[in-house]
Amino acid sequence: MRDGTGAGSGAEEPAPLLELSGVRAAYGPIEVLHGVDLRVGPGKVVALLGPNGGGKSTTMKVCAGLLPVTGGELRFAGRRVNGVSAEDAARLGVCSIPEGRGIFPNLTVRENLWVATGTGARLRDVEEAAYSRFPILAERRDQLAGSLSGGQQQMLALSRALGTNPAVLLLDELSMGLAPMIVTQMYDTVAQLVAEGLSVLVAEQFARAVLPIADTAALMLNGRVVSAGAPAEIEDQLSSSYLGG
Ligand SMILES: Nc1ncnc2c1ncn2[C@@H]1O[C@H](COP(=O)(O)OP(=O)(O)OP(=O)(O)O)[C@@H](O)[C@H]1O
Repeated sequence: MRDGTGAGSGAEEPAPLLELSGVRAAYGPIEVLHGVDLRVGPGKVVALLGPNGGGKSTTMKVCAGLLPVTGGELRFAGRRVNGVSAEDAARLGVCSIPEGRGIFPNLTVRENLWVATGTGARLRDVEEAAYSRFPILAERRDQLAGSLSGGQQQMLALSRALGTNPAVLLLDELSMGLAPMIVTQMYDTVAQLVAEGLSVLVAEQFARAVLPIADTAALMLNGRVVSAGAPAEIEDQLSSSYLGG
């Protein structure tokens, strides 16, 4: 994992790696983010929680350079990156696994991993890392990704993202369509990656899955982060309907 902090080694809290200040974004003429404030520190997990339609996925798209910022400021490692393209975001070290995983179902596991080499990684290295983390992917390397189970697809999506050597990983609804036990395994893997230095912003409706590994939780409603703090504090503010069952 690369260290994209660019921060000094002062005693205070290190500078955020990813920072949104008053960020606005729109689909055509309709604004859906109305001034989002969010900070992801180096080696930290921030959980973005809240009900459907609150703006979590849109926030992730903005961070990944997939949707332009129309107001406010998006910063990466202290640098203003408002107009960044998805390719530039990836080069800077921001990598996203979108809702639905974004894998190519008609390509094999190996071919999907090859996609990660577009940012300069060697296929052999990406494969080695993927197969040592998830041995089942080695067994299925020549199988079409669409024939994998949901959990295996998520392992593939994660391996492909890690192949780009990200500093910040954006995870949108990692738990979607997965059995609770697999969700726990996936978040255990994310926790290991964070211990190795990765920073993670994760949007989840299934709050219980992510809160145990989150350093900070942020509650998003109607295009704004209305509350952010320690996971236990934010959990208290969530109605049971936000807790994903
Ligand atoms: N492609 C789009 N075009 C137009 N409006 C959109 C589009 N995607 C999302 N929206 C709208 O933007 C708002 C925020 O949606 P967003 O998907 O970011 O919320 P969310 O919190 O991630 O919810 P979900 O979990 O359902 O994805 C909603 O009102 C939604 O209808």
